[in-house]
Amino acid sequence: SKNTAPATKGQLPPGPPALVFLAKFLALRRSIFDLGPLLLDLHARHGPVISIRLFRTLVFVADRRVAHRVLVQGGATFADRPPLVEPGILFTSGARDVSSSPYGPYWRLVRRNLASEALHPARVSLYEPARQAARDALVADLLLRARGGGGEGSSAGAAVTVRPVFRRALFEMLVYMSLGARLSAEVLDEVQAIQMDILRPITSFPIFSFFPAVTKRLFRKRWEAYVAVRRRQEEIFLPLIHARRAAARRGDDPPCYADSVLALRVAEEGGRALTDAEVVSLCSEFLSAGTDSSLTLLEWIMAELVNHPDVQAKVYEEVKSKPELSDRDLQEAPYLKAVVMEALRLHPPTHFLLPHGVHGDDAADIDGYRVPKGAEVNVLLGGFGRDGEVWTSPMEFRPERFLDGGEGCDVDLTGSREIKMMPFGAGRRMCPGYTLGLLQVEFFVGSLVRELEWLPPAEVEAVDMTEQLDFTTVMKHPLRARIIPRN
Ligand code: HEM
Repeated sequence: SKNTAPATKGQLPPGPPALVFLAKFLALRRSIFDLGPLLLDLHARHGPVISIRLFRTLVFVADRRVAHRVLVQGGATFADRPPLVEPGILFTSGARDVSSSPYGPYWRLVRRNLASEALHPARVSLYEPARQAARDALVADLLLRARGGGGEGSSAGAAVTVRPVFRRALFEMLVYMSLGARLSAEVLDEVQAIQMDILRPITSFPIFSFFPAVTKRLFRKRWEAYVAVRRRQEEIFLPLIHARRAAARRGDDPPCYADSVLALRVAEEGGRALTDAEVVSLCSEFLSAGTDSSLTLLEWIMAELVNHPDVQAKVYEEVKSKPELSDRDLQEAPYLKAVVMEALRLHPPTHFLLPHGVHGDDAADIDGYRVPKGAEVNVLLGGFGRDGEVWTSPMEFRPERFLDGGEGCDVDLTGSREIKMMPFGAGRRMCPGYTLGLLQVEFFVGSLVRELEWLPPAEVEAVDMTEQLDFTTVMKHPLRARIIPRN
């Protein structure tokens, strides 16, 4: 690795003094995600592992080999999460969802349930008809907008901003899979707004991590707004969940995530069922974790296909004879899968993992540096898939590298042997939703290309691929495309 100085045993990783860092940080727009360039600069100066002591010790890892040692070879050492700060505690009922709960029996229970009940391929395939219905609605909606929203007679060929349309389609699917409910357009919009309100504080300055008792009073309005959002979320979710509990399921409805959560019993706590608040937090997590990541990936892929008509044509060749694009059809679409892998390599939706924490009572170490208990370990994975040591011409979008004999054909997304790209994390905290994420994105990309032809807006030659760090790393200029029906 490029590490400059030998690790000083038993000391914190190198880094800037907190005050210098804080000054620079506050001079930015006060969003965690403005950190990106600042961090890359620090890594260039101090090496692949750095630390900053702020309200807690923040460690940053920006090297794929070190990440493999930490996440995979380290086993459970870094499988914990650091303690949450508000409003995270409020929105997760005190870290009772999968992603924030500490490494231990409760986490194992809810994670195993999510993976083996809700996300099991057999369960996911029960949703095939729902996916196809969502696809039909999405295509119809896009065509309506392409006609300027004016119905049959109006002018064709207007460029459509796709993000809100894609978001709506993915979100509706996930609500149905999570809560087992089909909501009216109005309630769906409200739930979407609530989920965004819950995600937003994660990307803004963590004010309540500094002296919460004081800051909650200082920023009383903001705090009360969070409490109101949570209350409204419970008001909407709980009746839906209780309806699942009470009613004998309708014969044609597949079991939903809420059903499996209601059936859980916490052995370590006297075999109790989950509380209403815990159930709401888990169902909410399902929506948040599944929507933005898949949405961001889908938008990047469609942008690449607009800029690469040859790639788009190959996808079309592969899917044109598969009108339904069933889950089985997708298994026989290697080029489509390669397109999705190539996008995950070049545009991983999140450039950071969720923060990891040190498991156990003692400090741990990374390459000889001390990482104290209570520290937060962040892994910057954005550059892994762009490493010129592994990938030739890494900035080029070339799905062929994932086909037989290509340099990416043996990539294992779980990273168990080696990490060449890491869009879903690796090790015990790796994303449990990755098979669903892949399936949904493959399905929507295949469908969108099969039904429609995608072109840049009339006034430009190519789509602008500039990135912007948000909760996920999104297109700075949301994709606008001309959309033309194939037949
Ligand atoms: C393209 C789509 C997706 C991407 C790129 C993605 C990526 C990630 C990443 C990078 C993590 C952090 C891993 C870590 O902290 O080490 C994560 C965690 C997680 N993801 Fe995903 N994800 C996607 C889709 C989904 C879906 C569809 C679901 C569920 C419906 C989901 C549920 C979760 C959960 C519950 C965690 C926390 C796991 C834990 O802490 O044990 N994700 N995901």
